[in-house]
Amino acid sequence: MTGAALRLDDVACVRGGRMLFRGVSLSLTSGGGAMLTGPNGAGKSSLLRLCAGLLPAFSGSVMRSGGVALCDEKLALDNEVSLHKALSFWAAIDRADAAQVDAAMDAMALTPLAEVPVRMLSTGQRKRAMLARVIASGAAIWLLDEPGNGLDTVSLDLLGQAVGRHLSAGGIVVAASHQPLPIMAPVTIHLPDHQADAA
Ligand SMILES: Nc1ncnc2c1ncn2[C@@H]1O[C@H](COP(=O)(O)OP(=O)(O)OP(=O)(O)O)[C@@H](O)[C@H]1O
Repeated sequence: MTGAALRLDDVACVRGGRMLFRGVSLSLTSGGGAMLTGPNGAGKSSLLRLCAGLLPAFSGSVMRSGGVALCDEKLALDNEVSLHKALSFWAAIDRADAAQVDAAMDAMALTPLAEVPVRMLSTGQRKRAMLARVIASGAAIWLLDEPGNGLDTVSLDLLGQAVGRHLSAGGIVVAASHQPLPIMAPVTIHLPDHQADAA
């Protein structure tokens, strides 16, 4: 993953005709992590989508080097098949091999649930499955939207370990969260409440 990079230069974001934020800059290279904080509606998810290339910047520029995996509130796993099959489907699209799926399931303590249909997973198990999809993808840039939501203490620790390994391997992680996460992220971007700003 050497050579991974994510750079935002003076980025502004407008949604629904409203300026959510402006002047956001960020420069991450291999092994770099950032946390996004801010109140509900400040634009954390929007900033992650902008980093993923799913949302255009109103102004400024976004540059990525390396594959991107986004974990947001959408399950993005087939409810009707087993967890292992659902993760393998995405791994094939990401050109990841079976060993990467097995390792990702192991990282999120999902191996005992491999044959359980996705629809039967609990909230926290689903979140772990979504994180396993990101881990299995082999993408250099992880964009995690509230990755700790629904996770118990043990699973939060697994998340922290997975992020730590990814950074050590030269990956990049940007995580948005309201709660403290066991994640080493030297950079914090706090998005202000734009309604308070406007007042
Ligand atoms: N598709 C859309 N069209 C128009 N406005 C949108 C759209 N999606 C989100 N917004 C608005 O953009 C603002 C920022 O939303 P966003 O989800 O990025 O905030 P957030 O900081 O992640 O919030 P939360 O902490 O609640 O997850 C909100 O006011 C929201 O209503």
